[in-house]
Amino acid sequence: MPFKHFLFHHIFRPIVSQIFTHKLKFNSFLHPNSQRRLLSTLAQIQNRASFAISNFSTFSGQDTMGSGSKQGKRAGFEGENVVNGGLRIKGKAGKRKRENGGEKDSNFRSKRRGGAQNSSETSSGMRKKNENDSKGSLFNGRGKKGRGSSEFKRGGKFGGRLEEKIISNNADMEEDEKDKGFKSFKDLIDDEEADDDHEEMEEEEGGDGLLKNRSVLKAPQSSPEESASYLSESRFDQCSVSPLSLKGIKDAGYEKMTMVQEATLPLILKGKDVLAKAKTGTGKTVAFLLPAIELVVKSPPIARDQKRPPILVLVVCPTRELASQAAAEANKLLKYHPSIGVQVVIGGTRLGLEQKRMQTNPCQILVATPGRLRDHVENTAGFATRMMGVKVLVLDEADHLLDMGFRKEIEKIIAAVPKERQTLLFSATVPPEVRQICHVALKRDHEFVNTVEEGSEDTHSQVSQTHLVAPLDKHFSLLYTMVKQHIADDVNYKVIVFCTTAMVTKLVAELLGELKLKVREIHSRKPQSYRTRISDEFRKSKALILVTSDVSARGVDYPDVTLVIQIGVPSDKQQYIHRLGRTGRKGKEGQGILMLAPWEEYFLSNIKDLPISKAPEPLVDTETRKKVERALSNVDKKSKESAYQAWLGYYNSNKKIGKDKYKLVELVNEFSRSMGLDNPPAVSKQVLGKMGLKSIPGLRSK
Ligand SMILES: Nc1ncnc2c1ncn2[C@@H]1O[C@H](COP(=O)(O)OP(=O)(O)OP(=O)(O)O)[C@@H](O)[C@H]1O
Repeated sequence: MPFKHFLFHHIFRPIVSQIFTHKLKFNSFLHPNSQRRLLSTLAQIQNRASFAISNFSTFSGQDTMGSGSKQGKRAGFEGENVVNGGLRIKGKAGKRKRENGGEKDSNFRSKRRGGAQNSSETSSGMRKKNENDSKGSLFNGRGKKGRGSSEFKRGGKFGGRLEEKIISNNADMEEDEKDKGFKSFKDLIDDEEADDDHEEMEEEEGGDGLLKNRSVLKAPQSSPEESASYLSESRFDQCSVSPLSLKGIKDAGYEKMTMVQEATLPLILKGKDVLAKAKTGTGKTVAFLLPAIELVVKSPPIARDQKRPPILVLVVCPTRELASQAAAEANKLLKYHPSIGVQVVIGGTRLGLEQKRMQTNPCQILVATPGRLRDHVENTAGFATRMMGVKVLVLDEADHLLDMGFRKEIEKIIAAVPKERQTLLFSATVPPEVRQICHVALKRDHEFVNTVEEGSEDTHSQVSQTHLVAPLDKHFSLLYTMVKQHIADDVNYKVIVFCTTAMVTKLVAELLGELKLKVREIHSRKPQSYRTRISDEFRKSKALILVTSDVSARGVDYPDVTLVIQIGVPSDKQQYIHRLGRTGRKGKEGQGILMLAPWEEYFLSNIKDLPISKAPEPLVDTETRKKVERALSNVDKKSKESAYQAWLGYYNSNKKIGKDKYKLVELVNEFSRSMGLDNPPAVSKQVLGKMGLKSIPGLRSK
């Protein structure tokens, strides 16, 4: 083995991977900015290390780089195609300093544009023109040369397509799937402790190779007056989709494509790998399902005597609700394709039942949550063989699936499907650290489609966002007052209240129930059958409140939600955006309120680029306060004890709040008093030990 191979395999790579794996431990000594820089640098080093290694033919492990990995010199991003609503640049993109979502992108753009087209007026004018051009070229093959910087290529299956060189425009999740290895401990405290607040990383100026030499494609854009609309002007029947799929689409009530569907469909039909970012509730599910179905339509039918028919399309979703929903959407589109089957495999149901179902009813499309999928790969006879037939792999909520929580599962899944496949990554949020590791799943020449318009935030402008900072002991009565006020204002109210953990969710639901509000709860401690039932009920209902943990944060499509309240600090900015995205779907209006305690106020700086303003504190009269106190006294003591422990676990794992354990204990005891408990509940020694809180005064152990 040449010396440089030895150096990479046995010295450099193990060291980097060890550092990366244990980053959280030594990170805690550093200032947050340094932490971010360190993580970013490590990610870059690791990308380079693995890429450099993959360039050597001796690397035979999990080469997830795809077929192009041997050609490039940098990790995964050179030559990436970006589709979005920006302006063009040729050559190297060079340096940028990451601050946050939209801000940094516009900074970056104006830097690179060199003043040629800096004003938003210019860009919207440009967008309007491009919209017309793109429509022509996309569907009629009438692409024109754009003004100044636009550069169009024509051709492609889809009747000619606009291509433009432009600049990038650039949980507590369902823990029943996440971190399986830590399940036993997590069970002790709460299934849904968010283990990380994934803070935004900062991209260092230059050197990362991320933004250099991008070939960038222009997405069709809406005109300014249309910008609030999620729909494009293009109809499904204008594109090369099979007549039977079109019938299904029509029956589902879809006529025009949404912006993200219009932008991604031609690329996916052409066989490109795509990373797509589009705001919440704008039809991403159909955007990946429809072309995936078309691929199945074009594949040879399953022979009746085929023992292990291949799975052709694999969709991976982070939560059970989302997987079930995606499968339901697939079934709608498959209405006139009786020979194409879709099945869903999710945690919380009996593995044996799923195995049987798959045997008797083999499907070409499988929708799964990561943990259960791995179970099948490892324990279901013939399943691994079937996975080797996968032609399209979809990672829905890709940023979350690729972050540290699910990363291992996803790597295993990727290793179980063929390297020669098409991969699609969709999400409403694509933070830079996730883009840095996209090469884990995508080919190097993938297209980045960004339908979030230049200068616009990742949230919807038609959703009003406010924050309220108030002492913990006021939170319950404030929540009640706000909800009551909202109900009085809107008879068709549909409210979602997000809480930090499953057990806090349970407590809040019980409290609102005691206060005679119409309330339902969903969290990971509820059986799956219950979760499905409540989810279906809430989808169809009006005049109902859903109190939930982050199992409902991403992707779940409840129509007409009028208000989203988030109590307590969300695990990160992305989670805030996804939770808020349960309202304002399909261009509708909505309202979001984030309620924090004073010591959680720091989080507002993470979302400072979003249009969130300070809410006036609602007046809580004495009668209301007393009513809430009485209701609290009726809430089961056990629920309070569980909420106390879960709350402690959640904030203990928060990098900022959990750093000072003495302060943390003061805060959890404040929470205890806010629930009306005279004495803080005792927590088992084992749990306290695992949380590293054994000797902290103020905690009672049992
Ligand atoms: N072309 C279309 N026309 C009208 N409605 C559509 C169209 N495509 C999808 N929808 C509907 O839009 C709603 C939102 O779609 P979907 O849940 O896929 O959004 P999303 O972008 O994935 O949201 P999230 O980011 O929250 O996951 C769904 O009710 C879906 O049925």
